[in-house]
Amino acid sequence: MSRIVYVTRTDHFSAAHRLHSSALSDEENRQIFGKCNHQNGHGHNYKVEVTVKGAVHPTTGMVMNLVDLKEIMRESIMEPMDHKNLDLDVAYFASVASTAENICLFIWDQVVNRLPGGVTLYEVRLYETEKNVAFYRGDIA
Ligand SMILES: Nc1nc2c(c(=O)[nH]1)N=C([C@H](O)[C@H](O)COP(=O)(O)OP(=O)(O)OP(=O)(O)O)CN2
Ligand SMILES: [Zn+2]
Repeated sequence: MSRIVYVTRTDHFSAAHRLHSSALSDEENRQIFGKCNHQNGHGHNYKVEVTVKGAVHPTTGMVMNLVDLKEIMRESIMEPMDHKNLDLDVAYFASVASTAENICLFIWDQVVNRLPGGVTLYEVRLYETEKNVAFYRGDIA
């Protein structure tokens, strides 16, 4: 039996977006998303925390090398999203609203298959503002 330890890597990225759903009329979009539906969009300085879990390797003392997690996050998060317009530059958001919830799901899908064997993705936590935070732990209703 091995004890399971959780490790988290944090990073930041800046991106523009507009909360808008093509399934709604312009008026419905305005009513639901308010100022966040402004046609010219707005930006956020996002903070993202990726937490993985696993047994501590007896030789390295690591669950995984956080330098490797840093590279996975660079490829999965920074490269596609930093200094981009999420709705225009990230294909995933062409069909879903770029809410904090959906950004969490996008990041989860980007990271989950990049982890080494024996390491499990536990949580993606996204701070859209200091007050608005979403996190996902793989739950399926
Ligand atoms: N469930 C969600 N609701 C909202 C989201 C979201 O991603 N998921 N996003 C937004 C806006 O994009 C953005 O977060 C602005 O929200 P707002 O609360 O106005 O921003 P602040 O926290 O900075 O505003 P305060 O006045 O400081 O509260 C909106 N809703
Ligand atoms: Zn926003």
